[in-house]
Amino acid sequence: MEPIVRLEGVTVRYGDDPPVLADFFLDIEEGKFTTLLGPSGCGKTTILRLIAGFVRPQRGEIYFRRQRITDLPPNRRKVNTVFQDYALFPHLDVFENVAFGLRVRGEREAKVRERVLDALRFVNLLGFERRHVHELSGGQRQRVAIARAIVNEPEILLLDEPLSALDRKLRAEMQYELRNLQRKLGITFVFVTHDQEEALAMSDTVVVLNEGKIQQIGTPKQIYDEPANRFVARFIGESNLFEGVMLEDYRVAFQGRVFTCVDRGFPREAPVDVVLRPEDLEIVPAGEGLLDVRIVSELFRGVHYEMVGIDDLGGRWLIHSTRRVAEGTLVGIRFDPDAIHVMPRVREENGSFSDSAAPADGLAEEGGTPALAR
Ligand SMILES: Nc1ncnc2c1ncn2[C@@H]1O[C@H](COP(=O)(O)OP(=O)(O)OP(=O)(O)O)[C@@H](O)[C@H]1O
Repeated sequence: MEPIVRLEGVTVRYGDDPPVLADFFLDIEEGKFTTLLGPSGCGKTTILRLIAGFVRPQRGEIYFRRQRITDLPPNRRKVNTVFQDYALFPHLDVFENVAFGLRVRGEREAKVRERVLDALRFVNLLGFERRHVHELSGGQRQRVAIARAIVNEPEILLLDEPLSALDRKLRAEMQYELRNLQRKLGITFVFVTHDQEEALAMSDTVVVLNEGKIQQIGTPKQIYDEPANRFVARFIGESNLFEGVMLEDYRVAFQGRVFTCVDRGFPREAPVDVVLRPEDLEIVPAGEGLLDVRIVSELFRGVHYEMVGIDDLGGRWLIHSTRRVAEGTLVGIRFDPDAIHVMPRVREENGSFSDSAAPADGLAEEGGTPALAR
């Protein structure tokens, strides 16, 4: 399908710093909820600014439905942005905040009224027209900001961490509402977050970024189930990450054992990274699983117990189970071949198999034992 926006070979640098984006390509699909996900500073906001027209690339082109818009000023693009701090006008009431853009454009009063009320209906704020911004809750302000953006009928709505100021419960509610709103409106949303759960919950497509480079593009399920590399595996959800060797098709060695997997097509003896999700590990009596671990910690998480087991080589295994196992117990672990996800290990330019692409909050490897991403 034809993308609504295309960034083609774009380079952006601020001042004399190294480029934030270098020869960067990205297509945004029309009518979809696309999320840019990555750690702080990876360039997410810069991509939004490029689409909105607040930043001009030093090289490369931007297209809107095949039309070149690289030099088009922001007010001539069919794009609106909802900012993190909402940027509402404190001295105006809800109605006037939403009406602002229409008034600037000199729309007739009757039309302003109709469009504002439509937008407020969309975000469930009818009846709040005369409230002032300081009389609203965080979630209501958020909705005003969205109403103000959609009242201009943009073809693309850009949302820069719009939920980050909300508490956990409200945030979850707004995630649900935003998702529904996008479906109702059918316009293209480009959403920025560094919260992986949020990205997985809301998006049609997730673009995982690190240091200005796309690590993976896919549906939330693809990103979660089949991370393209170590960075994505660590950044998305909790996982067990081991270094291994692909012996031959369907046979991978890690933690001193050989396991049957469903992966093939790797060169013989290829160094790989292996991911196992904690919820795919089943606890069985010691000696009856694929390997034994000793449970060293357990934490009740509401729906499951989160336990850490240590294997005979010192490898740490994060396990989610509805069954509680006391600390100190030796248990077996079992998992299906398709729970093993094998990824090629990427060789860094300096020749080492580096871990530098790990997110800032990833755990460091401890004394050569396999890393445990949390
Ligand atoms: N106006 C600017 N002047 C100089 N450097 C900038 C400017 N805007 C962004 N940067 C730098 O560019 C890099 C990418 O910033 P950007 O805001 O795109 O990242 P981000 O992924 O959105 O991060 P965050 O999640 O922290 O907002 C950062 O190193 C940032 O410090």
